[in-house]
Amino acid sequence: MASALLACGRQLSCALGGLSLGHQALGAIGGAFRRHASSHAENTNTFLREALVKLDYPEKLQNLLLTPRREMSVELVVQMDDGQIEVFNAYRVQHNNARGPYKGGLRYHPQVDLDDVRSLASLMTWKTAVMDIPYGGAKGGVTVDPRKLSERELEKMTRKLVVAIKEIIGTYEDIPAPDMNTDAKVMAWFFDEYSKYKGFSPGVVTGKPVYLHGSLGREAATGRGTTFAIRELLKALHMGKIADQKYVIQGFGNVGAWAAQLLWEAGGKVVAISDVAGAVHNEQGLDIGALRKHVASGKPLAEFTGGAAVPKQDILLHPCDVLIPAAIGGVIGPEEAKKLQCKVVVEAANGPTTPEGDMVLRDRGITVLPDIYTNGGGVTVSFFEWVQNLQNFKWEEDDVNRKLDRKMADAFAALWAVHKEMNVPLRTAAFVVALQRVTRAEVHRGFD
Ligand SMILES: NC(=O)C1=CN([C@@H]2O[C@H](COP(=O)(O)OP(=O)(O)OC[C@H]3O[C@@H](n4cnc5c(N)ncnc54)[C@H](O)[C@@H]3O)[C@@H](O)[C@H]2O)C=CC1
Ligand SMILES: O=C(O)CCC(=O)C(=O)O
Repeated sequence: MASALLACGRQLSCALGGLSLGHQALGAIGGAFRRHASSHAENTNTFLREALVKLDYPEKLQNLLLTPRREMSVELVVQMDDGQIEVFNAYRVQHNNARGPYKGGLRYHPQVDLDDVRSLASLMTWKTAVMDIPYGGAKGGVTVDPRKLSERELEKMTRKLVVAIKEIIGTYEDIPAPDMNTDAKVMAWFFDEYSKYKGFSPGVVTGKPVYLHGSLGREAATGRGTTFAIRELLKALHMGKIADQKYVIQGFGNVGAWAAQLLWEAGGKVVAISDVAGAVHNEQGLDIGALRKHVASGKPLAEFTGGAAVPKQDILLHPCDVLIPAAIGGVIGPEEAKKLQCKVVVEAANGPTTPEGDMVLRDRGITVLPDIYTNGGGVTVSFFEWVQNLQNFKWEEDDVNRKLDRKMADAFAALWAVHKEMNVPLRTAAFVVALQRVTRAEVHRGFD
């Protein structure tokens, strides 16, 4: 395995011999964990560099894989319901398309900036490669707090975004999807607006409503994939079954709520959950069905009577077997990592652990199942949706879920094999698997 990777790297080294990429050298590779990681993009690259070092890739190749192919920043000018004009900053970063069209979600969040989107776009390249689906990686975002916009304002802003980026996306070019604070409704507006300019194009975006060319199973896919991932990890670590564990989940949106539901249905005990506003705890296990109904009725999560309200900032530190960050990035730094009371961290969110936090978890022997595998179920069912759009045919939900299960199991087997063979953490193993696949595609496509 390692020699095949090295040969691939050498071949690319020759191919890159006469190529001037024009990038700055990105710093001493060996000191990946000694430098202070100051940004989301830098955090992702710190993890990536560790795998690049293991593979001994030449510097030009490293630079090519570390930097995005294209970045677009636009301003969206929107007239609000009260007549005022607001300007929102928006981004689409296309990281790598060696393995197929760029692919990745759209995030609406006040903390979105170019650095954040760069990091998320890079994660998508490695995620689609780990899941072995024929895509590259991209991400988009708008710096906005969608809770402060009316539905009409949100729709206008989304349509402006489509107009702004329509020339760099497309069914075979770059395919957006939901991420934080975007859902099937936003994807429907997106599909509609794009189709006005380019003709009927359901395959330009995934995560659409099921009645509008969406796939059965996409809404639950990331949480379902996370549950399959946990099952595989528990098996590999000889920790027993899903039903034998206590879970704590940060985030009760699409990913957190579906993961909670499916773990609970499988007999798992979810003892604490938080969202942006609060947290709730019940050591006997929360009734997730009732909690979902409570939240769906518009009541605050922390007011759920089936548990007690607890401070949301302590959620990650609550004792459990499996800790599932399923909200924002960068929440497990070194200080949190020192205090976690779990056996494994399962990264359903993108980028929840900083490199410094990761080092502390390694030292403490806490296993981390990395984001680029754990939450890969979402983009995998997005791929299934896209295939159905191209086929103009709808698959049954059981079929979607069965295929997702197979993909999650196969991807786990690949990263577990590298973890064992190279004696590296699961995160590094996942990057190694992904780098191998992306690099092979780069080499075989050539550079002319
Ligand atoms: N939706 C999808 O298919 C995929 C999502 N992800 C990742 O999963 C994570 C969650 O995404 P979604 O569930 O889609 O978003 P969402 O918008 O549906 O839900 C986000 C949840 O996180 C909570 N939250 C936000 N800030 C928080 C904070 N500071 N502390 C605690 N909770 C907080 C929100 O209240 C909400 O419950 C993100 O990192 C996203 O990138 C990854 C792969 C696919
Ligand atoms: O479904 C997709 O295409 C991408 C979802 C996403 O943004 C992610 O996996 O982080």
